[in-house]
Amino acid sequence: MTALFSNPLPIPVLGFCAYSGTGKTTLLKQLIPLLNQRGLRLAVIKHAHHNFDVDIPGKDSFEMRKAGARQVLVASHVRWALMTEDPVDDDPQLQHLLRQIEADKVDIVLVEGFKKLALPKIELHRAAHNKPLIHMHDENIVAIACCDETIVPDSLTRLDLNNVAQIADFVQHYQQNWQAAAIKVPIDASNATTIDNSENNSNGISVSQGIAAVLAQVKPTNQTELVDLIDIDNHVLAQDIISEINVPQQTNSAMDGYAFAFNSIPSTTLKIVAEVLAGHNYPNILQDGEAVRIMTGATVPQGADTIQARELTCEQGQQLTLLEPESIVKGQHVRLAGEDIAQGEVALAAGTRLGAAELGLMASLGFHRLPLFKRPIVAVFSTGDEVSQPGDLLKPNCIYDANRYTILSMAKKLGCQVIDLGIIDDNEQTLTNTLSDAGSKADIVISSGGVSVGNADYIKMALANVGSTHFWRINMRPGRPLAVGHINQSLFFGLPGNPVAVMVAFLQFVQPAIRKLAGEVNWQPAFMPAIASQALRSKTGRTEFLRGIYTIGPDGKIHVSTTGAQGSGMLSSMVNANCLIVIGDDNDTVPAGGSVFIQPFADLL
Ligand SMILES: Nc1nc2c(c(=O)[nH]1)N[C@H]1C(S)=C(S)[C@@H](COP(=O)(O)OP(=O)(O)OC[C@H]3O[C@@H](n4cnc5c(N)ncnc54)[C@H](O)[C@@H]3O)O[C@H]1N2
Ligand code: MOO
Repeated sequence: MTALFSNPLPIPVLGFCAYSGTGKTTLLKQLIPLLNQRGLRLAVIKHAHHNFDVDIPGKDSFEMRKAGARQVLVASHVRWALMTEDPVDDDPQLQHLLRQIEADKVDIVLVEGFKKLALPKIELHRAAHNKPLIHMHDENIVAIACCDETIVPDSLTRLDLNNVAQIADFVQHYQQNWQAAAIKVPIDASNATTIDNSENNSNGISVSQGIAAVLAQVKPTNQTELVDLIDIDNHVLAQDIISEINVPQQTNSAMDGYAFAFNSIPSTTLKIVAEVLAGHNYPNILQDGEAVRIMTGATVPQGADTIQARELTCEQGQQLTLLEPESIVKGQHVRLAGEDIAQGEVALAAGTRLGAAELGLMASLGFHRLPLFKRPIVAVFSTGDEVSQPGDLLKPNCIYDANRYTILSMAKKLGCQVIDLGIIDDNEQTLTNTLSDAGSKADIVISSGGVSVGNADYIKMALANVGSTHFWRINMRPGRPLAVGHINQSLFFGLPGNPVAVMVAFLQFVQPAIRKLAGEVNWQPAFMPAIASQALRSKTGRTEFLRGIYTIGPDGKIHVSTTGAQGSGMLSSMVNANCLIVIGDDNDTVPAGGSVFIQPFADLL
């Protein structure tokens, strides 16, 4: 049995395993110089079973450690060593140890020991020692270094334990051909298997299947409208926009300074013939040996191709002296006409969501009005006799409506027009009327609550009266029950009642649907890898969305911890979080220090 291992480094890690006495260290001592000669830069991690010390009693570093420093780093101009006191009962974690390696300074890490981990290994075997073969129980063995007597299966590379050059060939080949495992994000709807849409999906479906199934229900809008640039906010472009001009229009200066022909150098004194301000030009062709004083944004005269910043020059009367002429590069500080956008180029493609940068770009091309896809109209209501209107007196046994406000806010941020339908009583007739009315006004109708199995969950009955809906159980937490369907042409989402489940389900399922309906293309949920600051748990077969706080650690990497208690009714966990930690359905635990994916809230929440 091997224990899970994933290589956190961008370089290969190759283990050497054997029963003790087989000669692992002897082999490594011969192998290392040979690999060095071949130009391979090596790191070695060795597992010691005993209490070892690399320091010498009496040395300053030893005394400081003994005095109580948990870590001592001793450094000179040839070597540095970090000693960490780490008294743990278990074996040290190889992934943690590997993170201490400077992966940009070595080509491969050779690991001696850690034989129970699922990392690629060369097994060393001497038949004369009568020990069992490790590869029989470990599919991570890539080669066996042994003597003639050992039987090696055809599927494994046989190496001669006494031929160090041959083993070095293998290691070198392994290093050269190694490829980092493809990064698999925890949710990938594009590769999801299709689902049976019947209501009897009693085992539940995966998040990826759920997203794919939702998207299969959505047809992008083909309705368009012309909107003034000033009124556009996060809407989606309906046509490719082709630039009618070059941006910048003229080749111009990126610095306040002097423009001249690079060919004028090596002469370091030039004659200043004019001054060009932004919005003006020099009408003549600049000759070699001449310069113009030029401001940032001003058109570079014909004949000039290089700018020197003012602070690297000296001007006396009509004479310009170039300081540090050897550092001048032909073409420096010149912004070429059309270098941002060339005339005739597609500046923005249809399906692009228009944020601040896109609007600025459109304005820079002179467009004051754009063809957009019609914004989706989203109608939202809450259900449940216990759900009360904020501002009213809270009756006993009741709660204030939170879900309508989270849903409306997220929909508005996605550029939707919203209709607030309020709180609807848990009663089949009222819900039927509400759904029917909402279906005639909105492109998307969203409710929360009443999609589970409670006695007062009338939403299913109401939907059956006015439309067609699938009730799915998604293998995720929070947000297990989800209803998706149609009321006439409108798309319907029945989100679960628990407030955190509502937000998570909206982000995972409603968001992609709104984006597709709105005509947006090429949108993918953003996942970022992070290092878990604490051990995290899930259940295999279920995707866990934990509320997380990510920070950039002193090591420059992203670290994430949970917000604490994770009840699906605790909205404060969403407020305190800046991301969701996503543990996919093929994973059950992430150790502290392990890699995990996060979905930053960015600007949606
Ligand atoms: N026997 C089972 N019970 C439950 C299951 C299950 O599978 N079997 N699933 C649980 C899960 S998971 C969830 S999530 C909820 C979903 O239930 P409903 O969608 O029917 O929602 P409600 O029962 O109406 O409400 C659940 C919870 O959320 C509160 N809520 C409802 N609306 C609002 C609102 N607008 N603002 C704030 N809070 C709201 C409500 O008071 C409840 O506490 O079912 C579990 N049960
Ligand atoms: O969706 Mo429920 O909130 O998983 O508890």
